[in-house]
Order: sequence, then structure tokens, then C-alpha cells
Amino acid sequence: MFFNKYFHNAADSRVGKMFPYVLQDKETAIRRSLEDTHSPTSRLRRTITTPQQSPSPPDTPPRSPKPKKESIFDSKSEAAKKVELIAKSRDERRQKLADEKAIRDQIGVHEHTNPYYEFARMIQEFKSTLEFHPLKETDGVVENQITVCVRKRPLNAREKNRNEVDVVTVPTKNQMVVHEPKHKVDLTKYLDNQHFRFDYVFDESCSNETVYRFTAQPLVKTIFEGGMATCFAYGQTGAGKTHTMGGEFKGKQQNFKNGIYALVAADVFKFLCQPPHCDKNLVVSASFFEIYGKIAYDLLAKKQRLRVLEDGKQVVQVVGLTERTVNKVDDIMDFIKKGSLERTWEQTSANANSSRSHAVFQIILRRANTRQLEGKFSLIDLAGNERGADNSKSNKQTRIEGADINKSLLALKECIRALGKKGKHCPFRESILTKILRDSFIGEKSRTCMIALISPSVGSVDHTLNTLRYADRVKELVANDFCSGESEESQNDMDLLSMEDELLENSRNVIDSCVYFHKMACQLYDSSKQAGYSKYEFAKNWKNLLREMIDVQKIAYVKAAEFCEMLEDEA
Ligand SMILES: Nc1ncnc2c1ncn2[C@@H]1O[C@H](COP(=O)(O)OP(=O)(O)OP(=O)(O)O)[C@@H](O)[C@H]1O
Repeated sequence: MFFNKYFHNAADSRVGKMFPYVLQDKETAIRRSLEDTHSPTSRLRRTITTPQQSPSPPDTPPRSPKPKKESIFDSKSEAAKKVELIAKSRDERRQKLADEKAIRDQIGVHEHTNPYYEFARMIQEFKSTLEFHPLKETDGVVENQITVCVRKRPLNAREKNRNEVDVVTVPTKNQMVVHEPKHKVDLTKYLDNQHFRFDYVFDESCSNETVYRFTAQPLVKTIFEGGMATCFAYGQTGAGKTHTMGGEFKGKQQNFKNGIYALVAADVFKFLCQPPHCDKNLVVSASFFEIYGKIAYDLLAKKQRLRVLEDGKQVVQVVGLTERTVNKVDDIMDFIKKGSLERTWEQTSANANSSRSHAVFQIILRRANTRQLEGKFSLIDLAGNERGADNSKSNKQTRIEGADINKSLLALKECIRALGKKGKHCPFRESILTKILRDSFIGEKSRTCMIALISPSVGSVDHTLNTLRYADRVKELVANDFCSGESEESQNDMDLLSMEDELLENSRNVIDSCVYFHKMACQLYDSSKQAGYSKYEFAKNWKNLLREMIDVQKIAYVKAAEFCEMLEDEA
């Protein structure tokens, strides 16, 4: 489908065979067109001319073929041919210049100064072979129990200043190509074009409202039907999670009105006034909290620490969580603003305002008289899926945070898989996040949507691929489940995939910790050269550093050994 362009010539020749009248003799055509321009009926004739040769009127005697004579048209047709050729080569030249300008516009500078120039040219070439059919506002919305989609944001000013290239192409409403720049052994540059397919793919021109229409909006009715709806924003730091969930940023100001939180709230109030829901005597309330490390904090109560408890029936309670009744959208907007300002932020190299926590905003429906739960919509702005990006500067606290985030994201993926797999064990106890959201992963009526956010820049390509693979695994499983059922084989495949994820995650942790270890070990060693250094302090610090290193490696070793065993069993 993508490569129709390549088939144009072939198509032309086929058309010629099937409809010979379409391919007229060029000379005749030019002659006729020159005749036409001098004839008063030329416009009319051009309008009524059909591809078929007009048959002569029945009472007109057949015309004898005109003897071919030298006429001014022959010399004019030669001239016309030349003009045609000149026009053609001018068009080609203009097209080439336009293509080059497009590349220059994209990469910003002259080829000699930009290391990505050649890659940008290759991407442009690749794109010229595609047919683009992006998502349209009017496209239908498909109802899934689990929807996985991806949103690509535009290159930001910082990336443009660094002359970074856009390496993500969105040809259709559910496909995406990532052009990973690579070098062969002889240093020749090439692109590894990796294709992905999701339920929806939103390109950089899509607004929050469009993303909402295809993702969270179809889930609103779920909570009025006694179900749990959940929408996650997943992705690298700075990829656009908060922009999508909380609202678009204008400089440092955030427009909370067009975030998915507020759009859901508006629709909930709309539903509430419509039959049959207006007769159910329902009340709406909201809560907003964050999970930072292993602890949950209430964003509507000055970040009060919350306790997460599970009773004997596996019902998880967040003890002390503020749940405020709301009567209109504006009430919810106030909570969103208040809670967003309370979140735990820090500056990273990838984002000036980076969230280090998972933020969970919940809109809850209850029966007014009994306070019985009717449905709950959980909207989650996850912490950046790579917290190793600032590794050079990272301290122990940041690394522990990173490990917690990784763990919760792995558990989250497994829980969503379990929802798709109906009846599969849901490992919700693996993290606080999944524990709190347990209700979202069980029950026929639960529906989930994951929006993976990605940056288009070449500098983020590794993180982008990680994000897409994660999202792909969630969807891949959904697709497999619906077509292949619960076979033991598919279960093994899933276990293998999940272990592979863990193995890769661990290996990244080991790499990160080696960088940290090397830096700390050098500093410690240098300190021993100072006069009067304390042998004891040195030995103690050295021992602690080694201990930390051994712990990280031991975990990775156990996982690697388990995975090897599993692969050996498979073989
Ligand atoms: N679709 C988009 N269009 C325009 N700008 C965007 C888009 N998505 C994100 N941005 C901009 O990119 C910057 C980073 O976005 P955002 O804060 O939402 O990232 P994030 O994924 O939440 O990062 P973190 O995990 O660090 O909190 C913001 O300035 C935001 O305005």
C-alpha cells in the first residue's frame, strides 16, 4: 500500500492496454489543442470531449483519411515538444529544490555543519515513497476493552536549536515508522526503519481534544454502567504526558481546560444530566494523589501521607484519602489546578519541569443515598519511564526512585495483560500503583486505555523505541488473546516476553550503576591521596559501595540465570 508510487509506471502501461484511447498520440493532441485555442467553440469542445472517440453522426458519410501534409503544426509541434520538455525539467528542478528546502527546514542548517544531514535526506526519501492517510476527526471510534495508542509531539525549541532531526513518521491513523540512524562496520550511514501498529497513532498536528475523542471519551459511559475506566499516559520525561493529561502548556502556564482530566469531567457532568442517568440519583466526587517511591501522598490535603491497606477480601483501601463531592466542572478544575501545583517536580536534562511521581486523578460516581460505588474513572499521569537519563548526575535517592518507577511500570504492564487475558493471575501486589488500581484490572466491565507519548527527536530515539515496545507488548498480547485463546504455548510466549523485558530492564540498571560506581570509586580513590585521609572512612565507604554494586548485580544475575534456564527448556 505504501509503495504505490513505485507502481505508477506499471499502472500507466496497464491503463494504456486497457483504455487505448486515453493515451493519444501526443503530436495529434498538441495539434488539436493549438487548433482549439483558435476556435470559438474550443472551450465547449474541451468540456464535452470524452475519452471515447466520438462516433460520426449516422447520416454523415465516413471521412476519408486526410493526406499527411507539411503544415505549420508540424513545426509548432516540435516547438511545443521543446516547450513541454523545458516545462518538465523546470518542474523537476523546482521539486528537487523544494525537497532540499524541506530537508534544510527540518534540520535547520547547512549540510556541512549538521551530522544528521544525510539521515534527514534518507528519511525524506523514505517519506516520498509513502502515501499519507492520517487520522481524521470524522474517523469512527472503535470500542475496545484495552486501547493502546501513541501520540507524537512536535520537535520543541530546544531540540530545534540542537539541530535534531524528526525521526518519527506517521503515515496512517494506526501506523508509525521510527527511522533509527545506524552505521555499518565501514561507517556507511543507513536507516533502520521500524514499523509499529497501534489502535490509533496521533501525529504532531493532533490537539488534546482529538486525542481525547479516540481515547478517554469512549470510556466515560463505562463508569455509568457500573464499570471501572482507566487511562494512562506513559512515556519518556518530556514526551508530553502532563501536556496531554493536565492540559496544554503555553510557556509555563498550563491550560487545564483542555487536558484529559478536565475533558472527562465535562463529559461526566453531561452524562449525569441525560436519561437514564439523571434518574439514578448519582453524586460525583474527585480525589487526586501521587505515588512517589513507595508512598502515596494526598494532593488535595497538603501532601498528607496516605496508607494503602488490603483487607482479607483483597479490597485495597487508601486510608485518609480526600474524596471531595463536586457539583460542576469548575469545582473539578480547581482541584486539578491545586493538585497539579502540589506534585513533586524536578529539573532534568530532558524537561525543565519533570514529574518524578505517578499522579492519579479519580472521578468517582456514587449513589447519593447509600454512597455505594457506581463507577470510577482513574486518570494517571505516570512518571517518566526512563529515570536513568540524568544518570551522570544521579545520586542514590534518584536511583532508588528510578528502580521503584521501573518496578511499577513492569507491574502495570503485567496487570493490563492480565485484564486482557481474563482469568490470568493479576500481579497487582508488585507495586503500590497497581495495588491501588487493582479494581481497574479485574471485572468484565473494566476498560483501559494507554496513551504512549513520544518525542520525535533523533536524540530520544532509544527511549522512543523503548516506549513503543512497551506499548506494543500490551497491545500484542491483546491481539494474541483475542485470536488464539488461552493455549499453554501462548502463555509460555508471554512469560518469555515478560522475562525478556525484566532482563533488559535489569541490564540497563547494571549499566547505569556501573557508570555511577566508576565515578564514586574514582572519587574515593582520589581521596586516599590526600594527606591524613582516614583509613577507616575509606574502607567503610569502599565496602558500602561494593555492597551496593553487588546487590544490583546479584538481582540481575538471578534474572539472567532464570531466563537462560527458560530458554534452554524451550530449545
Ligand atoms: N503535543 C504537544 N504539542 C506541543 N507541545 C507539547 C506537546 N506535548 C508536549 N509538549 C511540550 O513539551 C514539554 C514537556 O511536556 P510534558 O511536561 O507534558 O512532558 P512529560 O511527559 O509530562 O514529562 P515528565 O515525565 O518529565 O513530567 C512541555 O513544554 C509541553 O508543552
